[in-house]
Amino acid sequence: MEHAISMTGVEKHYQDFKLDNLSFTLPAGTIMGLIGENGAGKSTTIKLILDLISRDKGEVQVLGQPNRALPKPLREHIGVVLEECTFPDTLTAHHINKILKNIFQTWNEDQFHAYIQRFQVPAQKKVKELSRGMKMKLSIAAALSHDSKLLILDEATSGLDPIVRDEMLDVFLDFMKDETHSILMSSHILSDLEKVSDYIAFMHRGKLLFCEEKDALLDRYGVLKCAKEDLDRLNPSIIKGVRQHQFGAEALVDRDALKGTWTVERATIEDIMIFFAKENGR
Ligand SMILES: Nc1ncnc2c1ncn2[C@@H]1O[C@H](COP(=O)(O)OP(=O)(O)OP(=O)(O)O)[C@@H](O)[C@H]1O
Repeated sequence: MEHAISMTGVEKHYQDFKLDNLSFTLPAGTIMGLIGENGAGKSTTIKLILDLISRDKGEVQVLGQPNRALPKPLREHIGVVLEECTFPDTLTAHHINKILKNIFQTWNEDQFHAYIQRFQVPAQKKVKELSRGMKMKLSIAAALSHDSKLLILDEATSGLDPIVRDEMLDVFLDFMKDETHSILMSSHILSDLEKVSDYIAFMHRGKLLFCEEKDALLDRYGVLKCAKEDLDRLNPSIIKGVRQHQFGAEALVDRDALKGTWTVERATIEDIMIFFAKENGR
């Protein structure tokens, strides 16, 4: 299996939103960070991949099979964590273990308990008695305990404090030591995605603006700080976005195409996202 996920020409229409001709692939063995502003279409994309909502057009393959016809054994290899904890309020981690043991052939009870302990989730407390972060950790523990080969995480770390988030990133990187494993994760915490992702897919107003290797993006783009009038001396085709302020301007530029002696600073994924969003009509 070459691709963990492949979307081709996918469309989804809501009354005032259109996910437009979405095509990308997540190569097996890699992590893709899905970024974009509120309402850009990230969760819609994830729901379409999981076939939780119907698409209007296009094809979706997951783990090498059409997503609508995934056999149950293959479904078991997909671990999902959505923004909201989906476990019923009255269950404890012990109950959840018993239930999931009957649902997943691949359920690994010892692994689940080990994660619960490692993540310090109180196993006797009911879901409704857990903090938001604890609920997320419970969901992540479950997603990692049924021999998942593909993890799909929608804002799964947003409720976690920086220390726990860092620990979770390590858990995800551990998961990736098996080179058949893959992760698609959406997050607004772009520094996290910058740390772990191999690819960045940027959605903007229902369109995919780019889906590229993270290192290539970081190599290609830089932030040029200059006077406003300096911008006129640059070839417009190398400027990917501009921010003007009281004392001058900042431009996201294509480093290789920039001629002359300009000082260009490293761009973060957050810089790249903000400049691209402004340029494409924020
Ligand atoms: N069931 C629905 N019915 C109508 N519109 C919907 C529905 N679900 C989502 N939308 C719309 O689709 C658009 C994209 O929403 P989506 O949840 O995919 O965005 P997102 O990128 O995940 O945003 P956020 O970062 O805020 O979570 C929004 O305009 C939203 O209002």
